[in-house]
Amino acid sequence: MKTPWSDEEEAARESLVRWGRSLFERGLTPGSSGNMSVKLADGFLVTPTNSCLGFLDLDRLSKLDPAGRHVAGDAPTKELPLHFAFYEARPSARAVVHLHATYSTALSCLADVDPADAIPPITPYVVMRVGRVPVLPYTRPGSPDVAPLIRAKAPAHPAILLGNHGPVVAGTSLEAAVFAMEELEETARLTILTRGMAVRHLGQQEIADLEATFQLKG
Ligand SMILES: O=C(CO)COP(=O)(O)O
Ligand SMILES: [Zn+2]
Repeated sequence: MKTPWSDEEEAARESLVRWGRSLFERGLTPGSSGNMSVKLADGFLVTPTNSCLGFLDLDRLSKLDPAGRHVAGDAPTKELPLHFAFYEARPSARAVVHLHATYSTALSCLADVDPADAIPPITPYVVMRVGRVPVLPYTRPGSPDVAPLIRAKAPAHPAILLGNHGPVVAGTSLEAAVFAMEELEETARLTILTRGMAVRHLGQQEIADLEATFQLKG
């Protein structure tokens, strides 16, 4: 039977439900925390506010027009300013994912983390998928005050930590954003596990070689 949506929208709805369940079931964002969005040819699909990412209903996802006005489905996430700031700053972005993943959120709360570079280059994949990750000053969840902070950092950084809150990542597809988010969380976990140990970081030469071989796309 024909759905009321374009093929693109149908695929994006299925993808949001599938990735939401996967992220929730792996404990990457608890309760009703986190939100995701996908940019379509005729607007945006976003997760409804207060929804659990593990139990998204394909028919009830929030649909917004290209100007960000709510046109169908349940009321959208309160983090629209966060998502739209990423889309404005990164024209290549087709998806934005925000989670309360434990280890990256832990890093976002540490007073002695470098706000320009929270994730040390300890493995090649973090360099390839997320690059340097800045930490923003704390803003209230849902506050529009986050937008200028994101717009300032997002052109050069597809992954950002919201201070005392959690990670947000943009990608050229929902899958790419999720993969980058998973790499960020894994590396945050390794960073915290190895805190206080004598860790060998990748050197400038090794990082330059990765950057030259694998273009960071966002
Ligand atoms: O993580 C969240 C806020 O930062 C969840 O908010 P929403 O339920 O409105 O998406
Ligand atoms: Zn949040």
